[in-house]
Amino acid sequence: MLNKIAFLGAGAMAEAIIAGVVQQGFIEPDKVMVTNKNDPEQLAQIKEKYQVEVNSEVKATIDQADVILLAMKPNDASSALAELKSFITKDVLILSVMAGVSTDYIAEQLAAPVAVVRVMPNTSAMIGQSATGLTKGVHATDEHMEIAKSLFETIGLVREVTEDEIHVITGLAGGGPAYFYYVIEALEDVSVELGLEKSLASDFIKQTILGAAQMLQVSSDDPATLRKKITSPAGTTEQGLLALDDYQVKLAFKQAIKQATNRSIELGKLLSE
Ligand SMILES: NC(=O)C1=CN([C@@H]2O[C@H](COP(=O)(O)OP(=O)(O)OC[C@H]3O[C@@H](n4cnc5c(N)ncnc54)[C@H](O)[C@@H]3O)[C@@H](O)[C@H]2O)C=CC1
Ligand SMILES: O=C(O)[C@@H]1CCC=N1
Repeated sequence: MLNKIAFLGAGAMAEAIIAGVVQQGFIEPDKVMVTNKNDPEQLAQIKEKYQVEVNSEVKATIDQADVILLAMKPNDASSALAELKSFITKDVLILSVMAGVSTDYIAEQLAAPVAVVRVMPNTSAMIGQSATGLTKGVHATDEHMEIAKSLFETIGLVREVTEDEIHVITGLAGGGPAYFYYVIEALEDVSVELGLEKSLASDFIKQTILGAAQMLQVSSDDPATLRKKITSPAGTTEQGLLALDDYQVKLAFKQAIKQATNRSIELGKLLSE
């Protein structure tokens, strides 16, 4: 049982994890303490929404914590770790959700053989539906991994991956919800253009994507087979798919994931320079 989880960072990702772990009952809210950088209003909002503890000081935030979760942007990593270094006094498990930032970099900055598990969740953690990759740093034990797994399993699917693979997980799933939201924005726009009320269109789009996702979960058919079952020869879907092919949408999505993955690798390299 965890004594306390300290969140350094109170932005979108931290909030999604806090909401998930508190609402799913993984930990009592009074065992969660959150800090950020110079944003008392953000802390007050988090406290009001989830009844967690907040503090403006890193030292007080991590006091007695057995898990510290780093949820600042990668370009704040260096200064955040420099500050944290002076306050870590006992064995603690560091979880980092920072894109691109390696477990070795974190341990090096803390100048200690500290247990680090790199994590790549996504904002669907908010409703217990994240898809989270975990990578074990050199000083982390199997027990540390179990703690990390049990935390993130309460907010979705978890898989252990290598530090190379987590860059791809970052491109694919960390930012993944954004790609689906982007597609949905386009579907909403065109539905309105074609004469539907936005709320009607939105209901149909959400149910269609939910139904497709659930079909993928329960059906033994692969995505291509499921697609073919919808596509009648000389029918309507065929026309839609022809347009997607004309616009090279598959290629565009492949390129999107490649670029996002490469950016994760690049963010890590920038820190090591
Ligand atoms: N937003 C997303 O969907 C996902 C984000 N991530 C990762 O999560 C991290 C945070 O991303 P967001 O929540 O989107 O960013 P954000 O900008 O919403 O939040 C960043 C937070 O870090 C705080 N912060 C900055 N420096 C700090 C310091 N030295 N000590 C304590 N707190 C500090 C800020 O005050 C803010 O509360 C990033 O590293 C990102 O790569 C990972 C997966 C998904
Ligand atoms: O865009 C980003 O850099 C972060 C990491 C994955 C999702 N958001």
